[in-house]
Amino acid sequence: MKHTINAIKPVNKEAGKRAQAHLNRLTKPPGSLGRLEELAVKLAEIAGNPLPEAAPPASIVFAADHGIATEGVSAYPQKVTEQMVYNFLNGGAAINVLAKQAGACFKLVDVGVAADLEGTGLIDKKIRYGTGNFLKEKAMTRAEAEQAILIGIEMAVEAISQGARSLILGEMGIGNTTSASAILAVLRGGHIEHIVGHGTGISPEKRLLKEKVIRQALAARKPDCENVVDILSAVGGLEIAGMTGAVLGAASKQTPIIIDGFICTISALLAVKLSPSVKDYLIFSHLSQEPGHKVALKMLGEAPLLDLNLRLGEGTGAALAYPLLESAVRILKDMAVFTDEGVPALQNSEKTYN
Ligand SMILES: Cc1cc2ncn([C@H]3O[C@H](COP(=O)(O)O)[C@@H](O)[C@H]3O)c2cc1C
Ligand SMILES: O=C(O)c1cccnc1
Repeated sequence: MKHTINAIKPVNKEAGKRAQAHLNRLTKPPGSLGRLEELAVKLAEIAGNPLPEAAPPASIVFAADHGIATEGVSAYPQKVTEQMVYNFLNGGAAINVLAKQAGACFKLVDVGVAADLEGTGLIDKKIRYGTGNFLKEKAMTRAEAEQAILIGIEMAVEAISQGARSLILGEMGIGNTTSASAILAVLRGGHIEHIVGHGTGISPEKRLLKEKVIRQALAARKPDCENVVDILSAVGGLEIAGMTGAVLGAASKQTPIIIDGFICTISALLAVKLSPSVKDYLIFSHLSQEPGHKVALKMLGEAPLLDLNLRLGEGTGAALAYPLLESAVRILKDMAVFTDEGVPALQNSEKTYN
């Protein structure tokens, strides 16, 4: 992990400036493509190249179970994680549809599902059969948390070595909004009322129970808010740690990482805590309906690209935002430029300008 963190460099601001200068010469009023231009500059900074690439993307879903689910904090039973894994492997989940549309290769990594799984395409990296119920015991050992981070690094680096130029990150794990909310509560401190949401669609009464469970668990576990591995081992999730690792791995390879909703943003927050330079490699795709997401994004000082009232996870919001990265790249590469005389000229001699 230390080796990967040491390999994360600040992004290349000079390449971003060159991309911005190019954008200003394109046949449009400067700045008129708004956030798409910001995205183009960001991708140039990440790649260290004013003409960056975003294609092809890889979609990686980390799956794991949560002992805390037995406290009745989700609208669904733990078994659904396993059922969804088979759905992912069969190509029937929302992320399969959206990743396919984005032209992404899809990877499903079992870091801790509480069942023996088998199937074509399954990447078996199981560390344990779900976390411990963190109301009663630590979710996992520190060694297990570190191992999950290392697996995440390995998965991201492998996808990039196989040709991925951007990552679409996602997760599956019944109960993981409780774990993510607990992590956020530790990192942020203060009251937790505004960060605990309805997850898969629990009732107002269950949401109050979820809040109570988190409050009691934090009082019992007392994680060190400055220590990422300590937080993960106290109240974390194996898939949350896996995504933290994937963020670190991609940043170490100067590759943009598209962050999904609430859970994924919490993994990103942990990665930024481990290495602040990571933040400039992250692209926040959408605003989740989970209330903690707004809070986490504010802590990072980030505004997501889309707001579609999603509350699913799996990387669906990230896959939906991916085409914007490709648009930003194509604007940089394919638009015509004004000449010194102000007349549109051909940027590429094979093209005609109409
Ligand atoms: C069928 C189904 C598919 C999902 N895909 C993602 N999630 C999402 O919901 C879960 C988190 O919500 P909670 O903390 O309330 O359990 C995670 O698995 C997350 O990925 C799903 C949930 C369900 C039920
Ligand atoms: O935004 C998310 O990541 C999310 C929200 C609800 C349920 N699962 C995931």
